[in-house]
Amino acid sequence: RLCGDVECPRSNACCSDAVHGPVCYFPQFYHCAVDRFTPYSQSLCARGDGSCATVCYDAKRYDCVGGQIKERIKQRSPFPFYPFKNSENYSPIIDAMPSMISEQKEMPNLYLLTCRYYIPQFKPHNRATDVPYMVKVLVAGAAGGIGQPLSLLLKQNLPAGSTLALFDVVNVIGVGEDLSHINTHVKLEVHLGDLKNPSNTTELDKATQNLDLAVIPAGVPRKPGMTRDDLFKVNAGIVKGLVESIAKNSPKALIAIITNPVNSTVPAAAEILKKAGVYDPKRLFGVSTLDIVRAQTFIGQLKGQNPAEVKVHVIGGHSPETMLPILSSVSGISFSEEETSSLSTKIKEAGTAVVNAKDGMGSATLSMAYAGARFALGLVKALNGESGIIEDSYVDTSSTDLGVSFLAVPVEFGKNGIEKIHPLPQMNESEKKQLAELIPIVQKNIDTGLEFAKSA
Ligand SMILES: NC(=O)C1=CN([C@@H]2O[C@H](COP(=O)(O)OP(=O)(O)OC[C@H]3O[C@@H](n4cnc5c(N)ncnc54)[C@H](O)[C@@H]3O)[C@@H](O)[C@H]2O)C=CC1
Ligand SMILES: O=C([O-])CC(=O)C(=O)O
Repeated sequence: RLCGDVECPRSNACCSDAVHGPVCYFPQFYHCAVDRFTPYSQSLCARGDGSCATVCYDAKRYDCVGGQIKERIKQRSPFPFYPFKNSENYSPIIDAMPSMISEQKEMPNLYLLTCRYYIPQFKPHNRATDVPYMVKVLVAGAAGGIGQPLSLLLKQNLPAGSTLALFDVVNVIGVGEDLSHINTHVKLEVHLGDLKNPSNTTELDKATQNLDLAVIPAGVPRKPGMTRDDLFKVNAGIVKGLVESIAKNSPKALIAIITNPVNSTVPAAAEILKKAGVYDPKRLFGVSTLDIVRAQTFIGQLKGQNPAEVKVHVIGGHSPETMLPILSSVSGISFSEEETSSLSTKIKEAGTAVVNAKDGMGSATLSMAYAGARFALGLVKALNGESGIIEDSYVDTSSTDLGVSFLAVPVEFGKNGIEKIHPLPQMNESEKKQLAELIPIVQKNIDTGLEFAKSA
């Protein structure tokens, strides 16, 4: 369809943006918001955001009042003319009579005149050929405890027109049939591998054709009493077969490895890609997002804050001995020594807590699927040109001066995978000491991965 003088791709819609003119956009991430202030005007905003005098704003936190974006008051109002409501999201602006609004304006501390400007960061995609709007994503291990809910989240949230390829060596046909009834515009490809004869890679090779991203949660999970390292022998072999096929059929694909022990499976995958002559350190990731998700949750619970808004880094590796939550630089929150110690332990041991609670029936699956989807969808957004997406991830750090070749560090995503490895967050003396102590342990885990891949 024509949008101004360009033709939008099939999966796009067209918005007559008041500032940029007609632009093709991606309905999965954006919407054409009717302006709250300027009649008949529209702005291309992130989904869920409103438009106020042509500026996009977070409609959950702000209101458009008289053409200005004003923070909504969440607490009970101290002013007698507002009827008290018990709802947390109660906004006096919504209920106030227009005549009251001018009175409110004169109370200087009542509203913070802040707003989020999407427009300066937003790059309008007004050429149909600019960006790969549709992607092909593989979930390898799609019938497993993580694979199933992860595939569900991707079926629900991938850009319209995308393809989700499911691969497993058991049960995947049923999982695919089930997911295929979900009414999203995401095509499914379902491939059942040959469990009895792993050297028969016919289905795997079909699954790994034309990939933009491969997410790998294939492999065995822990049982109580095991460490993640105990999984290496079995899981390294599984990762090897998958990565070899990806290297052969989609050498430019991004690869996100969930399979444990991440500290070793990722360096092993790097070596396998090197052997295949296609290794690009910018395209390989170990997924440690669950550590950040947990840190956000536990901090939010402790401090009575919305976990989704807690800004915290967890660097190092994905095991209790190598994981380092940086609690000294959580923005706007401080912790006592006792809180720091108990929170750090809780974050580091969270995986084991789930393993013990599941009592032999596996490890974290639902929270991992959530974290894996956040990570994968972040990469997909970056592939589609969105900037400023940063996650801590276990990646090749040999180009940095960290003195170790893999580490979980803050990584900014881009069109080619890693756009930039950011400097480590500010650390206090204790955290710096812990970092120095964990690096040799990570190095040992890396060596395990490299040795396996070299001799395999
Ligand atoms: N990075 C992280 O933060 C986390 C990592 N994990 C790890 O994720 C992995 C998967 O965990 P779950 O989903 O709970 O295990 P699961 O046993 O429920 O599922 C694993 C799936 O992998 C499949 N699989 C096995 N060999 C395969 C092959 N060659 N090709 C394709 N699929 C294959 C199995 O058939 C199964 O369906 C484990 O190694 C676990 O330790 C789990 C939680 C968090
Ligand atoms: O603990 C495990 O084995 C699974 C895992 O990595 C986690 O939940 O963080």
